[in-house]
Amino acid sequence: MLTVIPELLDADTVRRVRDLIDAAQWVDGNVTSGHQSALAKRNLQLPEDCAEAKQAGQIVLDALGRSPLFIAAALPLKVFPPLFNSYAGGQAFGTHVDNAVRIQAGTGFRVRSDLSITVFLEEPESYDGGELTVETNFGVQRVKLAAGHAVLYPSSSLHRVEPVTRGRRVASFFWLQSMVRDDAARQMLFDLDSSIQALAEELGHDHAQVIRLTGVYHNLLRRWADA
Ligand SMILES: O=C(O)CCC(=O)C(=O)O
Ligand SMILES: [Fe+2]
Repeated sequence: MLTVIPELLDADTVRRVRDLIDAAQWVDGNVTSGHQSALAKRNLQLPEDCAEAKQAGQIVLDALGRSPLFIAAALPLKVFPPLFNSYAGGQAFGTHVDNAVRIQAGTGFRVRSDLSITVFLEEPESYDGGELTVETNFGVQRVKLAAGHAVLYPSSSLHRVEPVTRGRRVASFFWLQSMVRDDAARQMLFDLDSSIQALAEELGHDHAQVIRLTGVYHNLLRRWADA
């Protein structure tokens, strides 16, 4: 299941992030790859410990924390500090699965990757290719979103970034450990939550059945969550 988070960053925030990262020193993207993905990956990234990446990453994290859609869909427990990548001149990232556990250099902070996130930081008209192609149970999905929009997808899925044949694709990408490890369970909670929100709008937040269903939501979360 893919979840699009429209306008995670507004235009001003995209500009602020781009001003920071465009001025930084980009390096070969294989610095963060596992062995298999290193063979498939041709791009540039900002080093994890680069000051501009940390500052821009904090802006992305702050936006995530303010997004009710992100919180409801991801049920985040631990988020790996956002990284930044860039593809141009035919660069691509071939089909791969993300490493199961990410360990932050220096701090040893560990995150099991349940969900992967891409935040698009360049307008889609300004480059050709660069679709994030994800193989899901419902077929292959190709994602290329407006600058500031984000997509969440299961880290367990095979995915790739198509070659960028014109212009430059810039994005933030990272992983998170969800309170609910199982994709299907997390999806059901998201569906239930979305329906409860809709019912609450229609019937009122204090309607007896809305209160009961909210209780069911929390009791399921209590059953399934690591916190
Ligand atoms: O740039 C992207 O959209 C995804 C990058 C990716 O798959 C990765 O770095 O593992
Ligand atoms: Fe990946």
